[in-house]
Amino acid sequence: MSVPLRSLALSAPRDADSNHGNVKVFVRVRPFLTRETEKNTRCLVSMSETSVTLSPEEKSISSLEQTPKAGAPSVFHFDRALWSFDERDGFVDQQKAYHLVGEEYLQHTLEGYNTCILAYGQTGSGKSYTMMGDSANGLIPLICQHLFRQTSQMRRNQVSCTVRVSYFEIYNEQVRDLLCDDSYAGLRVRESPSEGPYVENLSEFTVNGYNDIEKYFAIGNKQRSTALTKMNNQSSRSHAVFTLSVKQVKFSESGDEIILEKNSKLRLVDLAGSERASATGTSGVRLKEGSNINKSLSTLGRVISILSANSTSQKNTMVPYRDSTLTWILKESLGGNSKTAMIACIAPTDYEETLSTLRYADSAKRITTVATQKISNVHIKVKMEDKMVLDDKDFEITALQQEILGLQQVLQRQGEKEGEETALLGMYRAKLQVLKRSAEYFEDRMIMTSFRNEMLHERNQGLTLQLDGYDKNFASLMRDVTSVGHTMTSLDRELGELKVRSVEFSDSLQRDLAAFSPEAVFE
Ligand SMILES: Nc1ncnc2c1ncn2[C@@H]1O[C@H](COP(=O)(O)OP(=O)(O)OP(=O)(O)O)[C@@H](O)[C@H]1O
Repeated sequence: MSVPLRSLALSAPRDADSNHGNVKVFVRVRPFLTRETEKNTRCLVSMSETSVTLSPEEKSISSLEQTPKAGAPSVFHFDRALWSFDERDGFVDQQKAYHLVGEEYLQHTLEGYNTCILAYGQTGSGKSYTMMGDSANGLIPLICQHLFRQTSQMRRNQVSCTVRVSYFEIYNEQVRDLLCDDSYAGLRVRESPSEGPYVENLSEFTVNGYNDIEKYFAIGNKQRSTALTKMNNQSSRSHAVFTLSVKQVKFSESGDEIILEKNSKLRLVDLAGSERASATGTSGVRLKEGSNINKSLSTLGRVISILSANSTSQKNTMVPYRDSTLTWILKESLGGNSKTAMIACIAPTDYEETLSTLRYADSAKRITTVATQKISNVHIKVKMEDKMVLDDKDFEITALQQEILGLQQVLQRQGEKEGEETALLGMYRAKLQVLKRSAEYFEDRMIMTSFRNEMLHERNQGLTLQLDGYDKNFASLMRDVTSVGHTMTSLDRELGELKVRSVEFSDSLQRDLAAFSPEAVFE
């Protein structure tokens, strides 16, 4: 099922049909946790490559015995089942999970498609383990590592790749920026006609390698709202969305023209776990969190089932995306311009929860989306910018960033003081947007110019090396010529000596002949 990574040269868009596809659904079952082993529980799940079978717990069979199919296992079919319960044949470890799920979506992102992978499941079923992992081995870190391996290959094809990251959570229906120290509670969600819903004023940072990303993981994961519940020692109490925005720019051979631009986003979503208050042992603040989590997940469930019904029966029922912040933000990923995968995580026990997750996933697999690549053929002449201009821009960016920070603080204070938008606030917001766009523009220009300079520098180095090679060849040719000259001189010398020796020899021969027959000499 793994999809080999294809060449990274920017390719032409594929035909429209290949962009029309179903949400791919994967199901992963985790191993027993200590508390489950201690209880001597039985594994209720079995899997083949594409099917999942769930058998009822023995104690629940008697309560189900009234129905004809009571006690019968339920069988579901998905794009791929990921067996991580124990290490028997077909065991899916973190690397294999990346290989089976992450690789394909990274490839689509690099082709210019918006993509999304979301992990769904009851609390403690392995969503965070699948997405983040326990030591940089989850899908998110592995996708980022592979992305940077590929960007360095792209440079050889004259492609400059800029990667930006953002990380936010939806906690109690509010959006919080996980990468902003004083993230002002409750960022607004807005909708643009071309891009769909987006989070306003969300910070986004350019990253130049995996090390940079690790720093942002550390900041974001520390800020994420987690708490201890009975089911999971570190339960995620929010939905977390990590986004990689990838911009690829292809330069002409000479490096003085941009000929193609591709923009895409890869969204990686770790949903909060569905839960029952009694099972998780929650009360007070945790209970409120739990009910908000369940509310947004049930809206997600409704959205999924309506989308699924619309896709299968050509219906056009209105989809209640705006009923929760989560579904509004995921609007494009679920029903729009995106190639989307869902990983339904299940525990090997807990029949009711697992059955409900499998039904959810079963419904998701019928949803279709239409993804389009965002590629523009452009012909932009790039001006060589000298070092001084670059330094100036660097300075400008720092100044803009400081101004943005200052304005954000003013906005936060204003918001706290008045609680509603004033004319001044509106003006600041507009200015902030303009400044952010300018900062991004300058940053883009900086990256492209320095990429082009590097490209020219590398080419220059190549030519210098070639020239050095020619010089060395020439020197060795000259040495050869000199040595041939020496050989010729010595051959000449030998020839002279031979001539002298042959004259001497012929003289002595004449003399010998004369001694033997004097008449012959005088003839
Ligand atoms: N495939 C797996 N292999 C080994 N351990 C796993 C696996 N999946 C999950 N676990 C372990 O199970 C526990 C719960 O997993 P995790 O925290 O990922 O659940 P979750 O679904 O994110 O829960 P929540 O919704 O409460 O945040 C963790 O201790 C994790 O290490």
